[in-house]
Amino acid sequence: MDAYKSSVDFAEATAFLSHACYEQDKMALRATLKNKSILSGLLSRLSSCSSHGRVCVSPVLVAQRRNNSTSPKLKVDFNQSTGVAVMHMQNPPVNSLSLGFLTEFCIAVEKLEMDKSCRGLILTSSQPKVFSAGLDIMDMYGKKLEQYEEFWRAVQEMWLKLYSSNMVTIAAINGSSPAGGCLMSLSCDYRIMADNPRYSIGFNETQFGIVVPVWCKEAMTTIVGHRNTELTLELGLLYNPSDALKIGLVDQLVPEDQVLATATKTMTKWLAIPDHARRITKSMMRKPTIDKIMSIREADMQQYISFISKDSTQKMLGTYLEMLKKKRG
Ligand SMILES: CCC/C=C/C(=O)SCCNC(=O)CCNC(=O)[C@H](O)C(C)(C)COP(=O)([O-])OP(=O)([O-])OC[C@H]1O[C@@H](n2cnc3c(N)ncnc32)[C@H](O)[C@@H]1OP(=O)([O-])[O-]
Repeated sequence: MDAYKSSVDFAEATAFLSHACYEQDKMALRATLKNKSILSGLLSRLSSCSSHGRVCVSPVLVAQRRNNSTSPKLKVDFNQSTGVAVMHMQNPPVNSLSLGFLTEFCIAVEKLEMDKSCRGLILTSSQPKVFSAGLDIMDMYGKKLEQYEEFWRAVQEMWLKLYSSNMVTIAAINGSSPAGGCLMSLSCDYRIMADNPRYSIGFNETQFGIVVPVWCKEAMTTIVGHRNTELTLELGLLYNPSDALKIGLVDQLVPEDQVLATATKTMTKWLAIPDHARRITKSMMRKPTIDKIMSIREADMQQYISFISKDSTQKMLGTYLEMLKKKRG
């Protein structure tokens, strides 16, 4: 009975979040595009094209920060016969989680969530060597307060959407996945990483002077325990795949060319479990964390804005950005 009630509550919370997110996504889209003449009819461009039983969901086209391109930042292949969607992140060069990307991501997950025939989601990257470089630092640097707010709301939404999803979610981590990239992976039910020692995963934020939000700490603690979380977050640690496996940050390592195939095989196993039982159990495990986060959501927002807009934080971010650019040149 308790488990059932918890599932119902979870579903309600998810529906609430979905609705709230959708409304905010639309607002965010409008804000992002307010100076563009392409807003009209944009939401209806969540179009689907179908061939051979596969449906390719083409998410909203959003103006890009870097090159102002309107290319979609996600490609979603939904196989109706298996009920599994594969979401390829394609936000070059490093799949950074920009406002545009996050908006598109939330809408795409929302759309899959609402489709009852979609039971599983595999998240992976189309970019070579990188799963995701984490939050787009350009969206945290030199912006106005309202832009920080809009960005952070999108970050919160991304996490809530993924963490509270009713679908089975598997991260097929085919490249480095620092910071926000690691958070995305941790929000999934299962993590499979390419066994390539050049790749890293973890939370390096303190290394360049920023702090992860409390909900990130909470989610990580439930997966790798208090001590590993403490060490990782305080020292800003990034792990190679085998060390990540040792502390439980990922569940499985496979050769690089088998990441997606293994994710697909693993998904079949998860989908063999009756949906209702799995969902109730997922709810039992995750709802307390979600409830906690929902109750402090606005405080978390204020904390972020006040922290990120500090001169000292901005200075450190500026230095870090310079360092990233120099590394390339
Ligand atoms: C919610 C929890 C809190 C989370 C906080 C965060 O996520 S904070 C985020 C913490 N994340 C990190 O600290 C990760 C930092 N990034 C990396 O460590 C590496 O980029 C890499 C290992 C992901 C890929 O290595 P690689 O050798 O394949 O690529 P490369 O290094 O040559 O970069 C190519 C271009 O991308 C640029 N760029 C890169 N990342 C970001 C970004 N996040 N944003 C914006 N831009 C970024 C880079 O400047 C360069 O630009 P350029 O010169 O072309 O104009």
